[in-house]
Amino acid sequence: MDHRLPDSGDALTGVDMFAGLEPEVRQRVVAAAVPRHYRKGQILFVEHDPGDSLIIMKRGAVAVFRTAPTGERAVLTVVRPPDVLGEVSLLDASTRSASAEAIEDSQALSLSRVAFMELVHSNPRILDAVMRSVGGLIRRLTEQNADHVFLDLPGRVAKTLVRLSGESQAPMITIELNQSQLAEMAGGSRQSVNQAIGSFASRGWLRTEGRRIVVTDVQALRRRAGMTG
Ligand SMILES: Nc1ncnc2c1ncn2[C@@H]1O[C@@H]2COP(=O)(O)O[C@H]2[C@H]1O
Repeated sequence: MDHRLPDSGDALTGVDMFAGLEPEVRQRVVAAAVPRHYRKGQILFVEHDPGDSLIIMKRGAVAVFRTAPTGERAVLTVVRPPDVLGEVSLLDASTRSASAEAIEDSQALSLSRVAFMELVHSNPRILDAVMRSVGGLIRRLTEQNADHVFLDLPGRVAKTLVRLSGESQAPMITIELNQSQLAEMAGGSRQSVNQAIGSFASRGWLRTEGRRIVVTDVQALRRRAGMTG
């Protein structure tokens, strides 16, 4: 049975890496890609698996994480549409640099390394976007390193919440993340992250609702994280 998506270039709408390509080329990408569905909690791949595909997010959310020998997890990022995942091992033809788990029911397109390389050779313009993507990743890593040196834990929790709030200007922003996941992202123990959340809640910057966090004053969180502009 053919599981390929019936639509054409539309499946790549908003995906920076394929923006600006001719419609026929976009159609070729979609035709070469295989749709994937991941249930919440499903592991897409683990660190050191062969890195044989680029995953283009269409719906849902995937957490990228590393696991310590003690079993402790550090969440490096949460990837949502229209972002892609898996570009690192695609570029260095090596193994996965981190593991990935669907944290919501998700849909994606999986493009094999072979198909991606063919595409790059016939459309070198894609390399512009690939370089932007890798540049963006290096920039985020630099920022994360600096945060671990310059920010205390409440500052990192505040910054993580600001980042997860995205560009939203809404007076209330709901983040579907429990406090353990937040601790894994901010790089702290669950207990100290809970304390930071409790202190932000007492100041009216957010409230918790079960497995959600509702941000009510993103500007205050920005200030606590030392973010300007
Ligand atoms: N520190 C990080 N921040 C954001 N994304 C990352 C980070 N490390 C790895 N990734 C992503 O997670 C993917 C894991 O598989 P790859 O190494 O193929 O490609 C990696 C990137 O897409």
